[in-house]
Amino acid sequence: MSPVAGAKDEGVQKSWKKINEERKALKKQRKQEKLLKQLAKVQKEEEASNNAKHSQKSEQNEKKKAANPSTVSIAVPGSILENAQSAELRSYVAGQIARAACIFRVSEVIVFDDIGLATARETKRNFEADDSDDAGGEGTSRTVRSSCLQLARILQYLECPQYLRKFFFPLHKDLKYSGLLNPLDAPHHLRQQNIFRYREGIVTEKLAKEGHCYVNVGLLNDVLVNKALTAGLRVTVKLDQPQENVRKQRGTIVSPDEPRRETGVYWGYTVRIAHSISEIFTKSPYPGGYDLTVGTSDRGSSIHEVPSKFFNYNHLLLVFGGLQGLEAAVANEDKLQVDDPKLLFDHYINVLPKQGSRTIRTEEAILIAMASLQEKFNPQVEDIEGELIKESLPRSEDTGGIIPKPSQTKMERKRKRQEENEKHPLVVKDESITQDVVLQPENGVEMKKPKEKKVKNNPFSSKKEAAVVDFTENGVLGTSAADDDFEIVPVGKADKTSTEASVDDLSRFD
Ligand SMILES: C[S@@+](CC[C@H](N)C(=O)[O-])C[C@H]1O[C@@H](n2cnc3c(N)ncnc32)[C@H](O)[C@@H]1O
Repeated sequence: MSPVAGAKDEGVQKSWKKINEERKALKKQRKQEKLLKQLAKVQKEEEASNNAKHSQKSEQNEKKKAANPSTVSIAVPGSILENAQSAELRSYVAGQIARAACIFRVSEVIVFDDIGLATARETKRNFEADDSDDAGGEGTSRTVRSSCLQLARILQYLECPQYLRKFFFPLHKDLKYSGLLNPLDAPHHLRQQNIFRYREGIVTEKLAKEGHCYVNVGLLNDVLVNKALTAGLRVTVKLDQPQENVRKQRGTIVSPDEPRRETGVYWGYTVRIAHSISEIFTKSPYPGGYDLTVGTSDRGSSIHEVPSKFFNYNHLLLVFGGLQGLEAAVANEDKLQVDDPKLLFDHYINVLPKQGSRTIRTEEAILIAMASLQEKFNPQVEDIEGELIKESLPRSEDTGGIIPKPSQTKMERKRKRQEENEKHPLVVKDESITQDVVLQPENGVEMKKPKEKKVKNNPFSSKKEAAVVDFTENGVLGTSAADDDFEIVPVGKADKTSTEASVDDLSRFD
């Protein structure tokens, strides 16, 4: 039937041309639909492969995150304390080692005996009973050098957050001056008002529901954690709600490695004692031991010959010697077959080839070595960069005097000051005021004694010079009257004028 005839039948006339056009349009539409379908398929496939790549990447990231960052250990002989002139200086040297370890994010400090039992007997040096579990070993009959023990003890004391010290460090003669030492100001030494998701704590004796215990993490309230642990244990806790000052805080016990691994924040060092130089290597806490060892000496090869990023490591060990250097430590160790320390280490380095002093002390060498070796280090697993952490963790408040808490208002600060003055009224010497100013509150208002007409001293006049305690005599620095400007004395001494005090009473310079 012709289209014309068909059209006639239906009463509608359709030309072949029209029919062809319609067919073409239909074909085009189908083609377009097909293309759209194909496009959608390709897009879907691309999306799927992107997703797969993304999840692979995040899996890799997870894996990367899961690996602990590479570690640096330093070994220091305890005998360096024996060369200090007084008990205070002994403590100070130990404090310097602790600060160096903290500044350079050291993971482990090994205190080793570089003199040895035999040599010590000859020289009648001090040994003490070692209470640690892994103490002793063959032939050492559970004794440890007292200087090693003291160094280790002070290192541990300074590493421990302040709020936990009273639990872990009972009064001990070794720690007599440790309260005076410069604090480490380490990130894990958190104050009560600091907000951070990890905290160090001690398991308390407080009764908790089954399978749980309470941990004191230095907050107002103890934290309920998911494990029943023995009271007195030091633990690392991850808080469920670190942002809030919650009364019923909950948390999870985690590995002490986790805070650093997950946030990149330095979380302190561990301390162990090695009874000899060989125990530094044989008693490593890392399963495969140290994979890179570096000895330090002025007899070593120059650090300048070491290319940057040359030291590839996962667990790096840096060993420092005592007064006689590492040669003496090796000579004092019977178990070693070698007598040249160079042969003990992968590298033997002189960290300051053009030293000005004949000797660099061990505590100085640690700082020099750690600073100059930084650019030579190439850790296999770097610490992650925690941008936000910088904001959430406190900056130093231990140095540079008293910083008012941000939460304290001006009025609160004033009230606190008044309370302090009530307790300890102070006399502030002021050169410009002839009479002492007594800061004592009266009806809640700070009162000043009426000033007498001030007689301003001419700083260049000969009268003033009389008050100067010979400034340069014998080339030794004395003290000038100018020092009095900063003097704060108890009120009992207020009857003395500043000039009298500086001339007659030199006791305050003791
Ligand atoms: C008083 S020094 C020992 C004496 C000796 N001159 C020496 O370096 O072997 C104490 C320690 O400081 C470190 N030390 C001193 N000077 C150093 C230097 N120039 N390079 C690397 N380490 C040094 C070494 O670990 C050394 O054992």
